[in-house]
Amino acid sequence: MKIQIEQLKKSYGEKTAVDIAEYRIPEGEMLGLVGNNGAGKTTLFRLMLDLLKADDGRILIDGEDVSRNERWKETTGAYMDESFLIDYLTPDEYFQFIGKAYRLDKATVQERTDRFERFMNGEIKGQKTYIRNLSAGNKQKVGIIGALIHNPSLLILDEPFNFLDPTSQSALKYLLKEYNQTTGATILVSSHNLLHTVEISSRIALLEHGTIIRDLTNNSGEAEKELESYFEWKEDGEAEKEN
Ligand SMILES: Nc1ncnc2c1ncn2[C@@H]1O[C@H](COP(=O)(O)OP(=O)(O)OP(=O)(O)O)[C@@H](O)[C@H]1O
Repeated sequence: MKIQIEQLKKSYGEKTAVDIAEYRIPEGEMLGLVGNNGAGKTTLFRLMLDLLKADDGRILIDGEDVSRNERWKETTGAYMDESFLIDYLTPDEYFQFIGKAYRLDKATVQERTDRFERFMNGEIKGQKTYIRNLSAGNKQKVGIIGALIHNPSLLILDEPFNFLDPTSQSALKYLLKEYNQTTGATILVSSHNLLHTVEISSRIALLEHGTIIRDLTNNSGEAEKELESYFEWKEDGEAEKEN
């Protein structure tokens, strides 16, 4: 699905959180959204998902204003934070709950979640643990898998690498690249992890004070240098550790 941002503005009191005159994301793009704390990444995603009301302007998904119709919800998957989860369910119950919302039968949900076996590492499916008792990393995985159950053609993930161990971070990178390549889905990922962002994204948008100040093509890692200089990202990964 393609996304158009037009004259979008969102402030909290005097503080401008998002101010983007125009930005287009074509279908099939794998976009990494980077920026320092408070740059506006989460606010932008929340506006895209109609979780927040813009002060001005609009966001169109496949030509339709997200705040004015519901159609995009059928084909969009997202995981922002724990508020997307249902604490008193087990992961299997949660997956089935989401499956039902998209009219998928039990077997289909089983089959689709089986695809993520490596990512789940034997700690999620078939466990009788309630989501509230899972580790932060496993909660994150449940949310990401939940966002993918209905095979969305637009996937939005806020800081998906947070809380994940290095093996799971690698598994997630592989999973996202493969999903993008095999389905042609548009994927938007915000992250403080520049290494991962450079590795998976075909394009990287750099946000500062709510504005996209750089829009970088990154088909073969060419955005790395520019991001390095912006974040003073050191070759030995010093900046990486700070994040
Ligand atoms: N509910 C709120 N009330 C007041 N100010 C807010 C609120 N949510 C966000 N802000 C402000 O809006 C700006 C953008 O915040 P946002 O969370 O979108 O940034 P971010 O890039 O996601 O940051 P981080 O990398 O720290 O997650 C910040 O200055 C933040 O303090």
